Amino acid sequence: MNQDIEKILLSESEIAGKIQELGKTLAAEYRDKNPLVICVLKGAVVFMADLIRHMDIPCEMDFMAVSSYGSGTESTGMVKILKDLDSSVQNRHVLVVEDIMDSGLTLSRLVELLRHREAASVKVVTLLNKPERRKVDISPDYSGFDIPDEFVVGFGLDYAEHYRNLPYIGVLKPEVYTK
Ligand SMILES: O=P(O)(O)OC[C@H]1O[C@H](OP(=O)(O)OP(=O)(O)O)[C@H](O)[C@@H]1O
Ligand code: HPA
Ligand SMILES: [Mg+2]
Repeated sequence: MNQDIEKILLSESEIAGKIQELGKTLAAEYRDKNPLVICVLKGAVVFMADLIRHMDIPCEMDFMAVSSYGSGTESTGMVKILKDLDSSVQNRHVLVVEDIMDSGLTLSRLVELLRHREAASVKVVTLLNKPERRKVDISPDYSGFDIPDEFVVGFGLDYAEHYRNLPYIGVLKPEVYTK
């Protein structure tokens, strides 16, 4: 285990099992809808790559980069679009793929934007959900795991851009971000 990790919250195999389940559910929901599956960079890239391989239906992918955490562990509250979509969402069924819903600020801004752009439908799938930290009234349409109020890394999630490549979800030792 990485020396900066206090404990493993979700193992590689627990995550894999859940993603397989979510993929099946989503394939059933979006069959014949040719959804536009949007990966919210960077954190969701690992989850997205696994999820779409369990969605056995025609679909398209696009990417958007937004950032609200900078290099800290608290949302700045400002959601910056660093890279916009290549495709139009107008009249498309859109599935937004996220690694985590925490304060909810990122996803509430994104969903609002996609609705404003006249998507036919907008739904959110998140691997992790931290309901205790919510600052806005939003909940995911599909979620892998509810987790406690701890700062987690791995499987795409970072602290100051590190740890995204860990194959599990772990809790960072507090001394790593307080030193
Ligand atoms: O619910 P919220 O409090 O808004 O937090 C969730 C968002 O924060 C993280 O992104 P971040 O801004 O760190 O960018 P990253 O994906 O590039 O790490 C995460 O990937 C979500 O997009
Ligand atoms: O717990 C977290 N870890 C990493 N990135 C995050 N962005 C929101 N919450 C988190
Ligand atoms: Mg981040």
